Amino acid sequence: MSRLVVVSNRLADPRKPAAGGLAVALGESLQESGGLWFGWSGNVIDEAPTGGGEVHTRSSGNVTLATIDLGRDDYETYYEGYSNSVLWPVFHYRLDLADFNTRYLAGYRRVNALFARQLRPMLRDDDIIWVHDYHLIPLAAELRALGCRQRIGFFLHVPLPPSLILAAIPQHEWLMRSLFAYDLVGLQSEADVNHCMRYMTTETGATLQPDQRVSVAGASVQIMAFPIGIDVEEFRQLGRSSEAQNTYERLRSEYSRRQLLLGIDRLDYSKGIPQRVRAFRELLERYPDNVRSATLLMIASPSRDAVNAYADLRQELEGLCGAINGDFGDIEWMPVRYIHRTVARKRVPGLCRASRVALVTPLRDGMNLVAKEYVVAQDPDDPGVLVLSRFAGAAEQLRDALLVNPYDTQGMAEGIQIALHMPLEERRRRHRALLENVERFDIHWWRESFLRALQRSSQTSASAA
Ligand SMILES: O=P(O)(O)OC[C@H]1O[C@H](O[C@H]2O[C@H](CO)[C@@H](O)[C@H](O)[C@H]2O)[C@H](O)[C@@H](O)[C@@H]1O
Ligand SMILES: O=c1ccn([C@@H]2O[C@H](COP(=O)(O)OP(=O)(O)O)[C@@H](O)[C@H]2O)c(=O)[nH]1
Repeated sequence: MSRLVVVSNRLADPRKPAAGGLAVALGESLQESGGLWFGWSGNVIDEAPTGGGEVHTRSSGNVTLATIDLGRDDYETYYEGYSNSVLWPVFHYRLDLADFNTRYLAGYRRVNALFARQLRPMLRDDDIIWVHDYHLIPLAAELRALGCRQRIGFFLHVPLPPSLILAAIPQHEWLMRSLFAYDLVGLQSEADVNHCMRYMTTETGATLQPDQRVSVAGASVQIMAFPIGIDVEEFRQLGRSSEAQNTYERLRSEYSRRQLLLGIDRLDYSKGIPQRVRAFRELLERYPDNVRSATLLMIASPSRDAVNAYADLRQELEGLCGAINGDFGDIEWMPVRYIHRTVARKRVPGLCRASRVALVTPLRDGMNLVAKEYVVAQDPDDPGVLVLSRFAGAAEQLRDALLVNPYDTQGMAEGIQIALHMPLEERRRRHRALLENVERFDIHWWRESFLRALQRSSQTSASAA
């Protein structure tokens, strides 16, 4: 049987809980099959050896973790720079926040070439290689240049915007053409697939082939949607842990006479956090029955804080939360509890179960796993309500959530009010439908359907050659 080799920028010990959707999802799916996980160690060193340092390997159960450190300049140009100040904002439709500094591209190319050079000697001929996310788009092209002939698939965890937004990236053609070095490209939603197909045909001159394949100049790639899911069983087990139970019981007794609304995100401008606070303020103004009754618990875990846009967001949010608490709060009640810290994953199920409403309201999101976790954590006899942005990838699947437009402050306040007063029967009906979807399209489905398609895809391209 072929070995699975996963490559991603961020990597975590699969046996330990991690924050951040990609690390959680890959840890869970690798644990199932075993294999090799290659990526950045998370360490930044001031003096990087020329040509890259050593690869550190260690085992975690049936998974070998292989990591490399990044030099300070590479970290700043490849990770903070091209990945998080060019690709992240553009892929989340935020051209206003993109910084097209030419130094960044050089770092991005250098680190992708370094990943390929360091990974190459560890590969076996019949490995299946699965590359993840925007940090590593040109990795397959680099591996092919070193002679790798293995099957290579790519999964993009973030949204893929329409062609005219992508085309704002000065090197968009180079970047997108490098996807032809993969056998299969997986995206989170059908909307992303449509954008990608359209880009390929209009900007690279590729032609559409059967089976969602595009080809240009003798190269071809299949592009399909594989919405990522969660490990439902693992999350349920986490919910049975004493930490989850304690969190739940403490919050339930503290909020026995009040309604708790919950948000859990990385502190990222794509997550629509200030828009959510404004909508909550609007709720208190328009529907005063919520004053002294509703509390918004907002967990915003620190993320990429050296990138300017993230530091600005933090300031804006602190201002907004301070103002709403100052204007509406009293000695016994504060409308917003804002926590700028990462909450241990084992506490997430309890937080979700104790909350009457979850506010998952990103301006754009590849998927959003918190939405799916919230559904699984609910008591089916008395479930809470998921208020979900129509711009989260998850909205394509979770049609029975209460869908809102996060740019519409009044509309969102109305949505929250409806959620807070939703009759039990409707809550149960919506929850049943949501749970069915989350259980069916779980992490195992995601992994198996991607890898099955990759297997078939490489056979199709080999027979076409
Ligand atoms: O690694 P960081 O820079 O600290 O950021 C954390 C991760 O954020 C992004 O997660 C995405 O993947 C999730 C799982 O597919 C998805 O639900 C979510 O919508 C995405 O935003 C990023 O894509 C990862 O590479 C980062 O590791
Ligand atoms: O303080 C926090 C914040 C987030 N998470 C977890 O991190 C993941 C976030 O994934 P999501 O897809 O929602 O967003 P991302 O951060 O990957 O963009 C989810 O499993 C959350 O439960 C966590 O454990 N603690």
